[in-house]
Amino acid sequence: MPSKKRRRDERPTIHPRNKYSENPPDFSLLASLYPSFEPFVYYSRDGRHPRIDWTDFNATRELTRVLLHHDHGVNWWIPDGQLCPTVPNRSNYIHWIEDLLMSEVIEKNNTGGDKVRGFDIGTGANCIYPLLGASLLGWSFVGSDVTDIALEWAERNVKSNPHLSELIEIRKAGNARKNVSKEETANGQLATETKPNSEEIIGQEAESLASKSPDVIVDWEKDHNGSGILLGVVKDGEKFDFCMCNPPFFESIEEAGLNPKTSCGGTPEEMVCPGGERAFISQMIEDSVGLKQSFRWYTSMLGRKANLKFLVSKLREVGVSIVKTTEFVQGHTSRWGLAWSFIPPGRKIISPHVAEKSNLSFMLEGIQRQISAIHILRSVESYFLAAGASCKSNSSSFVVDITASNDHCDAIVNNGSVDFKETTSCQLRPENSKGSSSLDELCLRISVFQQIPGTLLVRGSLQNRGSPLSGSHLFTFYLLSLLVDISTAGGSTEEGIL
Ligand SMILES: C[S@@+](CC[C@H](N)C(=O)[O-])C[C@H]1O[C@@H](n2cnc3c(N)ncnc32)[C@H](O)[C@@H]1O
Repeated sequence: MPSKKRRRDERPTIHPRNKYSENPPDFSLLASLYPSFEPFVYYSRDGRHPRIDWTDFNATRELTRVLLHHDHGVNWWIPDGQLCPTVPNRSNYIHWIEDLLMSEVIEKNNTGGDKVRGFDIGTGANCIYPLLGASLLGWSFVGSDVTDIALEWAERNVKSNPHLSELIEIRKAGNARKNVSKEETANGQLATETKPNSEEIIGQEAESLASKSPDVIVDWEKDHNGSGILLGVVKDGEKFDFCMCNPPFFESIEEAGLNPKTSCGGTPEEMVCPGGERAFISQMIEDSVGLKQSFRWYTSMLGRKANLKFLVSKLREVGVSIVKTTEFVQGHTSRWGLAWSFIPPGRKIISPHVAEKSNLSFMLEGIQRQISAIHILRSVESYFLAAGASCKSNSSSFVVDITASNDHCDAIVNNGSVDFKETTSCQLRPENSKGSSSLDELCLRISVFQQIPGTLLVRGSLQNRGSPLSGSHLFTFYLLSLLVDISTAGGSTEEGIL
């Protein structure tokens, strides 16, 4: 029992700066302030717990409307059936981007001044990210989309908020799709003005998704011939601090399925694309290679953790300088965030004066709670053993002693998965050339200390005291990169510097 509890407590939670982290929406209060919301609120038998029916699209949409109005001063609406965002959940992504922008891991300010400029890929009819980012943090946005209905309603939502409209531009991406015809929508969700009860809605949604799939796929393919997701949409010379994206997660209508516990709407155009989020984000990555430093951070949300690993290796292949990942948790829903950049790291991971000593320490932060010191120790040990070095570990003191010849060091250096050219800006590259160690044998002690769950301190101490350090600089630098690499490759690092 206790272990179960621990695991639950250790799950990532709502972002601490999220308005709703301490104070979840108060349905009772909102019902008293907004008569239009009142009919959707019902109470438990003891009358103490106000609830809404999450399977009723009208209820979830009205909740979003009143939350945006009450807590953010935003006027908002979407037509029936369009994807209805949950405000606390979408706020988490905004705050994660805020964290990325504040972090010193890459240089500050792409666009100049203190003003932050973002790009929301697939802003949807709901235009939620630009509206939240502008109202919460004063950011300006370009929001793109491909469907007429999304473009029309995103514009409407912007115009309904004159205090924010200067900050948000809606832009057509690719070849905007035709609107789905009236016949097509007769039994479906799009443009349906009146709606029966929630069970029928769910049934209809399944039907309408299924009946529209071939068209959607053909349209999507048309959109993507000749025009990228960012390429061709971002104008020449434009600079942004970040892009964000809640992509169509699903590969097929069947996979989209339906969540019987909620009804947040969502048309096939919003939810599905060939290849699903993996293909969509792969295309974003390809576009980012063309646009490189036009954005400080490229980011996307993912619905499936399994896709993270594939996309992180794709990012490595294209030579990004940094990858970060995170988990967004809201209630029972988990989503993942992936961020990358082509800007060289601005922060020194290790200061030069430390590199001159025989000790090197660094923190592995933000790793999954279940990854412990012993996991990292074993990864290090097996890595060095694979290179032919000899290792002696002591798992009670979390130490491994490594003895490696110059040949072993060279083997590790040559097999290192870190691109030297890309990482020179870390200022860790020693003066001497690759692999030229002046030591016959390198004796290194690696110690791993658990700080708090999710943070490990790794220390490498050179045991050949008094020996020239040039080769070991190189070696320890590689060790540093490899350690992070090892954890990331195992899918275990939530955040990492490649
Ligand atoms: C899951 S919805 C996200 C809507 C909104 N951002 C949200 O979080 O609720 C995905 C959106 O991406 C749009 N989309 C699909 N392909 C696109 C492309 N190539 N460029 C821009 N938007 C696209 C869809 O029309 C849809 O509105």
